[in-house]
Amino acid sequence: MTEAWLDGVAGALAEQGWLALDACDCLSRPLLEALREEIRILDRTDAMQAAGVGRGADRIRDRSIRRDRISWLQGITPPQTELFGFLEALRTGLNRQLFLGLKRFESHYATYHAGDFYKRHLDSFRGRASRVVSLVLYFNDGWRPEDGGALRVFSRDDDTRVCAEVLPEFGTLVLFLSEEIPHEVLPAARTRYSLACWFRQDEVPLPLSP
Ligand SMILES: O=C(O)CCC(=O)C(=O)O
Ligand SMILES: [Fe+2]
Repeated sequence: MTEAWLDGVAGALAEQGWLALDACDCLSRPLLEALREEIRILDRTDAMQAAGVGRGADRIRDRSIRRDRISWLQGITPPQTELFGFLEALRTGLNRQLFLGLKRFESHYATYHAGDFYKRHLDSFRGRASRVVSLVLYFNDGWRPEDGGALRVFSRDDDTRVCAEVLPEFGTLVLFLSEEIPHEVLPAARTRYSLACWFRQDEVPLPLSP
């Protein structure tokens, strides 16, 4: 990860609150392929659990809001160790560039099967200083617009204005400010694999709900 690359990422986050980029600029293709292999294997086992909505005791599995299945990364397997090295460098780099005081990160794989979606939401409530920067990485070859499942990004100033629809194509990486950018996952028409990560300002034990 070069300082010039970090500069670009930090600049876009500060100016527009989000950006999409090619992960091959910062992660190797063999690493991306190894992570994809992990999620494919997890998806064939009971490891992927229905995701919840809300925090703590209010947490519920509301299938009208989100339908994906998730599995938290522990950072222990070789590909996860390498990925965590990158995420840690990104955490300290963003702190250097933007003075965000990010203390740690949490990360999970997510699978959306055909028909699954995640309605418009923020990843963190403003002022909670929990999740500050969100990252999503996609693992799907040959994704076409008619496959659905795009990440719809809304304006930070007007949550009815759509800024972009990002296709979850293999190697696409999205970063955005968790407290500011509303977003949703449109219904997928085929299996959609991704990895999400949140950089947090608090130091409570992880993984946690938002
Ligand atoms: O997979 C995506 O594109 C975004 C997922 C998301 O918004 C979330 O897990 O909070
Ligand atoms: Fe989200």
